[in-house]
Amino acid sequence: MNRTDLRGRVPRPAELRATLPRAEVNVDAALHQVRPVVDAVRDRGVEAVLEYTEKFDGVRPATVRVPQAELDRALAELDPAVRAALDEAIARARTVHADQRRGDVTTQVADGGTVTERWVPVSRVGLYAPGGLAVYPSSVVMNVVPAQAAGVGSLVLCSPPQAEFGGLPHPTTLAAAALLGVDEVWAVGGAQAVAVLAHGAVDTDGSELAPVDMVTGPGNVYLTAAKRMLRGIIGIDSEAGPTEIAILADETADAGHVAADLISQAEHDTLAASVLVTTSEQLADAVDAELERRVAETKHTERVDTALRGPQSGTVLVSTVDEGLQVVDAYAAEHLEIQTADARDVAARVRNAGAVFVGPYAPVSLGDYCAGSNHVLPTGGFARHSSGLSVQTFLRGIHVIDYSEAALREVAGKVVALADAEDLPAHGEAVQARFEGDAR
Ligand SMILES: NC(=O)c1ccc[n+]([C@@H]2O[C@H](COP(=O)([O-])OP(=O)(O)OC[C@H]3O[C@@H](n4cnc5c(N)ncnc54)[C@H](O)[C@@H]3O)[C@@H](O)[C@H]2O)c1
Ligand SMILES: N[C@H](CO)Cc1c[nH]c[nH+]1
Ligand SMILES: [Zn+2]
Repeated sequence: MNRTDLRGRVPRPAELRATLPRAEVNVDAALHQVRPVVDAVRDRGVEAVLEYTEKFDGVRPATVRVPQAELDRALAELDPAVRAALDEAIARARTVHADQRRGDVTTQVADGGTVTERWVPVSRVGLYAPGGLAVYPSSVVMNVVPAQAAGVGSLVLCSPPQAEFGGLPHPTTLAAAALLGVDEVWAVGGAQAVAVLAHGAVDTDGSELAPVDMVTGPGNVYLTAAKRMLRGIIGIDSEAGPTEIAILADETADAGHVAADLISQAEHDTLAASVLVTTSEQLADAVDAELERRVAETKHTERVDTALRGPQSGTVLVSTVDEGLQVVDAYAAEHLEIQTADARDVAARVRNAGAVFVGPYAPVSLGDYCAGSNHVLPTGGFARHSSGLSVQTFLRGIHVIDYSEAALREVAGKVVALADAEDLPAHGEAVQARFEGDAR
């Protein structure tokens, strides 16, 4: 991998961000490419969806909505070992996400005056499970579990149709939806999926594809561009693009484990990013040697090799673990592994990451499937300001203001003073109107 030596001269965060490896995921360029797709789906509905599906996915499904019989069939034919693994992943994710649900909070502000924050689920949500270079039944779990735990009443899952499965999404994706109790699945991917979720359409059999209020889920640059473009018509979660792993390691780390973990995420995409930040040049050399051997032996050698050689991947040498923390905080990785002595203490000091994996027995692959945590996480540095999917993503906090006459009277003068200070006197008059008979 490329090497950057920052030993003894770690620059300030803004400069550091420019120095670190990062993918050129050009969402702006993709915006131009997906605009005609989004506009055509808005104007011509399913006819346009199917045209673009044929163009990009090489297949034309009979209907966009997957028939219930296909969901039942996929579940009945699911390999028992995969079913057991999905059951475990679902159970652990449900346990973790159930604990995230917030209760309503009422605050007594004055005698007779309360403000309540009431948490209300989004009514109808579109969830996306990718299906281009790889298929992602695990992303079905990671989208559906928090949405259900939040109490979202109506869910639709979209995933690209696969030519080898006759225009249906991958059977394991369908089986995962069935296991989770999702019965509305649409065979559509990429920008056309986001567009039809946002605008709705009429399916080829005359049934309604009802629009949603929000779209969540990871995907490639076209999906991300469409989400960015349609934001406002729909709500979206944080951008979750090409996968990233950063590993902060010292001389105590095992080079074989570090290399295996870097490869595991490079396997997703040629644009995936694998970054090692280390205090040990010896470890960096050993990891490079391990990569050489392991990349040749892994199944997706070409994809992994391209990702690891890309400008978005590399090794950064630092003098101390503290400097390493500055580097990984500036980078704000989707996944950050801490493989140092005192890994727990170091992990507790991380400020910016989508998820932190502590010590030698918490590889990112565990979080991808079975830790119970969510794997739809912010990429591209979005972890500096955004979180991954959680129950909170699907809830809106509504403030409920309840004041008695006496409580309003007590604060009326303050409202009037602030309204006058902003030269918005009608605001003050709206309060005074309630007390017009009062002596001043
Ligand atoms: N951050 C996360 O939480 C997370 C989780 C899982 C996967 N991922 C990432 O999601 C991505 C999945 O990407 P993918 O491509 O495998 O699947 P995808 O489902 O996102 O994209 C496939 C779709 O892209 C569309 N498409 C393909 N070429 C196009 C073109 N030239 N113009 C317009 N649209 C086009 C097609 O319609 C197709 O249905 C990977 O980068 C992976 O790393 C991220
Ligand atoms: N690492 C991906 C992004 O967090 C999620 C995933 C799904 N399947 C395997 N990995
Ligand atoms: Zn992964």
